[in-house]
Amino acid sequence: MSISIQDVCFSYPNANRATIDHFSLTIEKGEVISILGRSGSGKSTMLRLLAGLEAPTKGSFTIQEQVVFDGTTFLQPEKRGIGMVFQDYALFPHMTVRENILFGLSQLKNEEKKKRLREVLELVELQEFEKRYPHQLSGGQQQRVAIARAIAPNPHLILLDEPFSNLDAELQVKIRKELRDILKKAKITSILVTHDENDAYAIADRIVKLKDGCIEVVGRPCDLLVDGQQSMKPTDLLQHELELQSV
Ligand SMILES: Nc1ncnc2c1ncn2[C@@H]1O[C@H](COP(=O)(O)OP(=O)(O)OP(=O)(O)O)[C@@H](O)[C@H]1O
Repeated sequence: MSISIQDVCFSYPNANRATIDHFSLTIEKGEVISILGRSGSGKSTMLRLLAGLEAPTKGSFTIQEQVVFDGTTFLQPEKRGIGMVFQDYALFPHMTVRENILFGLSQLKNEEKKKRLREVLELVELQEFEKRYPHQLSGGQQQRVAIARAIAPNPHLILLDEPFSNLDAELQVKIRKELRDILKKAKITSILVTHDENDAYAIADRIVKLKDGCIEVVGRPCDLLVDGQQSMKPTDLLQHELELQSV
């Protein structure tokens, strides 16, 4: 087991009910999890708790046996080995693609930095674009830079907050598959939050449905579909199943 989140609870000050209510989940190494829920269900709050931007009122979180938080420990965000991809990608506008990716690699020696830069640029297929600035890239390319930057330091986990919200509908469909391919090729454990069922079903190995801060159901896309809870086209599902089998 790679990641264990146990019985996490959290309330914002002045909230009249728990924002996150007894959230428990174990995640295998390399698994892609999608937290799916309506606006206000607590998705971003859960990511903030995992990233260390909020402190839980209860519960524990361990990554490969290392305690990230529990009743006595609270690791600071920069010590957690967690990468983040934000809704707006948060690229540094005055830095090129190359500089954006190198930003998180300051601990490495120069030769290692260059090697890792080449690897992640190849992974996201942006080798030709390393000298461009973010404003010279399409939305989808910017998203791939944000992913490359998050993956470059080899984090234990990456968190993606509504990574498609800035893309138009056509691009969104194309990028869903690309993103899944990138995450699977990098063998990186990922949690992606979204309010869009199609995103969740197309990308995730397992979906966690969140409602009012509580987990409603957890399951593989194919199992949840058997319950008739989603409207994905059978062709999409077949494609997804084939991809799952090939990794
Ligand atoms: N800083 C805050 N202080 C108080 N309440 C907050 C704060 N941030 C969020 N909330 C409340 O916590 C609940 C969960 O919010 P959260 O942003 O986690 O939901 P979400 O599922 O990510 O929503 P969305 O999809 O709209 O981003 C909501 O009721 C929200 O109003």
